[in-house]
Amino acid sequence: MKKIALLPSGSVSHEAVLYLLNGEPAEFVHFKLISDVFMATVEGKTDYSVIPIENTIEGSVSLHMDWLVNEVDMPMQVEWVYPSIQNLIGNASEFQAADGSMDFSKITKIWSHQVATAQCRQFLAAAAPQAELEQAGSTSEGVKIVKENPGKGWAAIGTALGAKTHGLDVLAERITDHDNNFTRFVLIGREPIRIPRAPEHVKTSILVTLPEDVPGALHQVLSAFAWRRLNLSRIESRPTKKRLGNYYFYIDVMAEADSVLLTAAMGEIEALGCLVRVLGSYPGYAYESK
Ligand SMILES: O=C(O)C(=O)C[C@]1(C(=O)O)C=C[C@@H](O)C=C1
Repeated sequence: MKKIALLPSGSVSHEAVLYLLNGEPAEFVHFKLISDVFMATVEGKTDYSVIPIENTIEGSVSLHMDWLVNEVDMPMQVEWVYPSIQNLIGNASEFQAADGSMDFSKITKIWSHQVATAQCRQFLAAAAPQAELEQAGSTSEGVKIVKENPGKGWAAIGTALGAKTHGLDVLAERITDHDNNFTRFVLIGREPIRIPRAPEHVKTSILVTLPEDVPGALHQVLSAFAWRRLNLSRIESRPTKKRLGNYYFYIDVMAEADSVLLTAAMGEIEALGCLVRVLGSYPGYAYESK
């Protein structure tokens, strides 16, 4: 059975990978920190790691992208999109008003992952402006902290699965400010993984580092894709972390890496003096609500 490393039980990553596998058996190995999730597969303890890389509200999860690029050399094997449905979680008896309704003015602290907190800003400002916001390594870690500290007026933002896992109550459901709040996840690993449904698309992620002081270099790179009518779904610059002002471009191309057109485009870009690194060529799955 495939072993899959991911954030703690009840995290959005956990809900998301259960959705992707759709009943296919797998052994989950949970870690508190995303760096340990990455390293488990790099060190061969697991076959795949679940990495959230992009969110509708927060954009790129830069820390995770940087790990993919700088710290590990492990191909992306599949990407999929999953809605981040966040809830306010706690011990209902701590926040009950005399008439039985929920009194959120009693909340002193709210724990969560910073990306999840950012998705619920308007709700938090309206419902519990007095609450201090505390950062946890994942949404489920926030829920666990609340469970372990009863009677302090603490609450967490997390998934329904997280509330169930830690035996807490959902105080308010679906508190994200925008309904179209999705997160893009990837599985990194040495081998392709079989998913029991047809993919929506195939994508290749590449990193391009431009030669220094060559006028129009980015334009030339983009032309190599444009005249071949290769569709780019994302382009983003990130610092190389080697020298101030040095950036690489992270580019997603809607084609297979070994297709004639993309192979030729990458060859042309290299001939221009750029460095090209393929991070993965993989199937992608859209979210279909059941
Ligand atoms: O904390 C979790 O539950 C995670 O799975 C992590 C993560 C992220 O890092 O982006 C994933 C999706 C959510 O929208 C918020 C947090």
